[in-house]
Amino acid sequence: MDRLAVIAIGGNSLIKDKNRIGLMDQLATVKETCHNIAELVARGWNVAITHGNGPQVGFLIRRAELATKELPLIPLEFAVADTQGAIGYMIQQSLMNEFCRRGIKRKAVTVVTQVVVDKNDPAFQKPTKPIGSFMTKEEAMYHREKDGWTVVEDAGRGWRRVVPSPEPQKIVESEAIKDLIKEGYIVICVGGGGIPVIENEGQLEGIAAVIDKDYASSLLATEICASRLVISTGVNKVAINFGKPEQKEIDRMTAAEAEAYLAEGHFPPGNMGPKITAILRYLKNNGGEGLITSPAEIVAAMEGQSGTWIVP
Ligand SMILES: Nc1ncnc2c1ncn2[C@@H]1O[C@H](COP(=O)(O)OP(=O)(O)O)[C@@H](O)[C@H]1O
Ligand SMILES: NC(=O)OP(=O)(O)O
Repeated sequence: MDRLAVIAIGGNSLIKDKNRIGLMDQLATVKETCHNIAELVARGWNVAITHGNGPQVGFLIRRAELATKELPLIPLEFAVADTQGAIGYMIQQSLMNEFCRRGIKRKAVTVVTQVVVDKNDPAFQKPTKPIGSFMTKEEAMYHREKDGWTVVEDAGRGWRRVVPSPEPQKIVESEAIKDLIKEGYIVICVGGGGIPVIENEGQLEGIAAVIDKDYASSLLATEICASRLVISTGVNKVAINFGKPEQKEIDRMTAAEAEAYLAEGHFPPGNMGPKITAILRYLKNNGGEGLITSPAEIVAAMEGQSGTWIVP
C-alpha cells in the first residue's frame, strides 16, 4: 500500500537514561516519539505501529521474582501481554492527544496480538533475547550462579539476561489489523513481538518466550503490504565497526551490502542483527524500503535526510 509505513519502536529507545526507567519517564519518551509520528501522519503517511518490550518485560518478571513472599510469579507470556497493554496504552493515548492538538481526524487503537510460534523451535533450547536491565559482569555472574539465568554481553552496554526467542510464524489477529487500517485507524499491534502462542488443531496456548519485535514487524509489514519498514531505535544511523575507533555510519546500503556486513559480524545478534535481518526479509518478500533511525530523527529520516536506508 502506497505511503503505508510500519514503524517499529524499540523497547530500549523508550529508556533514555538508565537511572530513569519508571513508567512515567517512559511515557515522557513515548510522547516525544508520538509527536514525531503524528507529524508523519500530518504529512500524509499512514502508519501501523509496533513496539519492543525487552527492558519492560524483564522489569516486570523481576518485580514478581522479588515479591514471591506475597505474590505468585508472572509467566513470561503473560508478562508480554501486560507490557503490550501498558506500552500500547502509552502510545495510543499520546497519539490521540497529538491528533487532538493538531486537529488531525484520526484515531489510534491497540490490538492485543498473539503470534504463533513452533513449540519445537530450537530457540527454546538456546536463549538469545536480552530482557530487563543492563548489569555489570559481576551482577550477571551472580544471577547466573544464584538464579540460573542465561546472560550475555549486549553491544558494549553491559550484561543482560536472555530468554528464548522463537521465530514468529503467523499473526493471529492479522485480519482484524488489516480491517482496522482500512477503516482509517492508526493501529498499534504486535507489541513486544506479539504474545507467543502455539497452535494445536485450532486451539491456542501461550508459551514462555519473547519474540523479536523486529522479526514480527517484518511479518506484519509483509502481510499489510507496507511500502516502508521503519525501525526506530537508540541510534540515528547504523554503523560498521560499531563502538570501535574506525566506526563509520552508513547512509544507504543495498540488501546485498547489508547481507555482506551482517556476515562480517558488524550487526550483532540480540541488538542490530535482528533489525537488519528483519528488513532483509521484508525487502525479499515485499519490495519497499527499509529505514533504521532514532525516534528523534524519524521525520527527517522519512524525508531522506537522516537514518540508514536499506534498499533492494
Ligand atoms: N552496527 C551497529 N550500528 C548501530 N548500532 C548498533 C550496532 N551494533 C549494535 N548496535 C547497538 O544496538 C542498539 C539497538 O539494539 P537494541 O537497543 O536492542 O534495540 P531496541 O531499540 O529495539 O531495543 C543500538 O542502540 C546500538 O547501541
Ligand atoms: N520484543 C522485543 O524485541 O523487544 P525489544 O525491541 O525491546 O528488544
